[in-house]
Amino acid sequence: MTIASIRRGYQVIKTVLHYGLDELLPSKKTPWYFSLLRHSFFWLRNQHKDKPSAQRLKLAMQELGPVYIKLGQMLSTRRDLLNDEWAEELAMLQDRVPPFDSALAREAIEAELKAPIESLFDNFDETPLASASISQVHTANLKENGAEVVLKVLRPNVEAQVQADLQLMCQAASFLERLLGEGNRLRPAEVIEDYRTTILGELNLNLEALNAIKLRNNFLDSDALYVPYVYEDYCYSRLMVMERVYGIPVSDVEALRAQGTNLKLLAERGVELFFTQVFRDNFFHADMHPGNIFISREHPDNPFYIGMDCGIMGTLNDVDKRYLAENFLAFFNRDYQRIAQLYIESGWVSENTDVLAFEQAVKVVCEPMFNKPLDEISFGHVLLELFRTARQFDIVVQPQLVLLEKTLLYIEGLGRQLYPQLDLWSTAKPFLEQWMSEQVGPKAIFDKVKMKSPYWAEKLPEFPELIYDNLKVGRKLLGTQQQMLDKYLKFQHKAHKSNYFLITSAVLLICGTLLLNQDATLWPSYICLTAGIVLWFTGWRSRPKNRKF
Ligand SMILES: Nc1ncnc2c1ncn2[C@@H]1O[C@H](COP(=O)(O)OP(=O)(O)OP(=O)(O)O)[C@@H](O)[C@H]1O
Repeated sequence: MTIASIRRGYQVIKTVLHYGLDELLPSKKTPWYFSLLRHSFFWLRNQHKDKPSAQRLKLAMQELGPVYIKLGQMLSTRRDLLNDEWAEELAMLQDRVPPFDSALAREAIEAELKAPIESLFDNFDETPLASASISQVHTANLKENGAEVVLKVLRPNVEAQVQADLQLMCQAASFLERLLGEGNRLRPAEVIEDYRTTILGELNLNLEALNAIKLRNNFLDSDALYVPYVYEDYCYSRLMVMERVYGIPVSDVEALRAQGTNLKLLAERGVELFFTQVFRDNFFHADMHPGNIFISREHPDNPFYIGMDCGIMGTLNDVDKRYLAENFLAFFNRDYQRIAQLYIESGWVSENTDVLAFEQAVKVVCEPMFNKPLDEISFGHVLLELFRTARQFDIVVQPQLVLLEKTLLYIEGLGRQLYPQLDLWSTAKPFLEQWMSEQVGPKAIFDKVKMKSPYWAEKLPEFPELIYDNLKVGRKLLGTQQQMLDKYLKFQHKAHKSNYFLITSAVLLICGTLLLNQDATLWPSYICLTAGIVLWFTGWRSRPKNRKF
């Protein structure tokens, strides 16, 4: 443990006690040193008694800085773990972070470029355009073509701060896990591991640049999404340069209304975008929050989204995708048995699950949704409730599905904020049905054969040789098997012969002994005993010795 992490640990403990968060732990189970710690800082303890616990947690996270703010934001999407009050409070966490010194930004940018900013850019603005938890954004013009660009640079020392915070979080999580015991719904170690992957991904701007390029290419011809152009030659692990875009923040519905944006079309395009990213491209933006989505200013009657910050992207494997699509379709056909089967077939819940009990639980979750008008049914909540139910049946938590559920909830919330009457089902159903028919219909088989054909064409010339080799091996194998069979038959034959002699000898010996005890003449008994002994020797000598075939 470094001095920095000890200092940070002290700061965290101070904040936890200051906001009275220690009271949330089960007091009976806490070890003695924890009580000692509580009492040593008694003057600090819970100065915010009057506030509800969810609010106190939010304030503590806000005070602890960007890494905790981001953790809080992520937790707010885990409604399978937190109750609604806590989730809603944490969702209000904003990472409005004061900008860092622009001299430091300049230093960091030049260290990555290995050249002075002025040699590559004009009009570099020392005042940042935006300052977020992980990075700061400055505007400039590219010298080579005059294009307006933004330079996104990581905060100085952010990697070390994140690592120190993560280390502490991991230790606290395993402590909590032990304290709360097995079977607790809140699984701190799992949550922190999930968060760790997310935040470490955001610390590499090279990765973000690659994600942005891929997403841009996927939507090059789209009228629904625009992703700014990335200047790959100017991207490094701590610096990313991309086209500057102008738009209205998606949360500013008033401004969108004022310019006459077609909000119905915009909301429908949001849903369409989600399904296209998940099912067509298998690559979806998983860090959807208002700061990352803007709406075009031009052509308000034909609006499109502008997507930024591709630090966190999600993918699903083909199996998950297929089961997910079938899940949605089964839900809208009210086929609860199919939903339960799908969860088991996909391996999301254990094979040993009681299908009938699970089906009943699924029905309890889904049926009330149908009492609502179709435009109020939330896909995200259905998925969320299904995962919550599956938890009671020991669901294997799939991080990629949690990301998807979070994104879907966001997209729906956004869609309904833009256009409250949005009917998600009629927007999504044709898309899902077409996708399913492409996956399982004759066209899908034809496409798969077509996809494999270059591989088969390449292997075709090797076929005669492969067939010849296989026949040769087969003949050898058959020969070996025949030999083994012969040996086995010989063994069986010998064993039968020996058993026959031994059993007959036993009968003769028993008869000889019985006759010996009779008062009659002795010679028949002698004959039986002698024959018995001779046969016993013969049987013993003829027994098979080698059991290996
Ligand atoms: N290409 C761009 N054109 C115009 N503004 C941009 C561009 N890229 C980023 N910004 C501005 O900078 C802000 C922060 O950018 P970004 O979200 O990429 O940073 P971040 O550190 O990853 O933030 P966070 O992860 O906390 O959302 C955006 O909300 C937007 O206002």
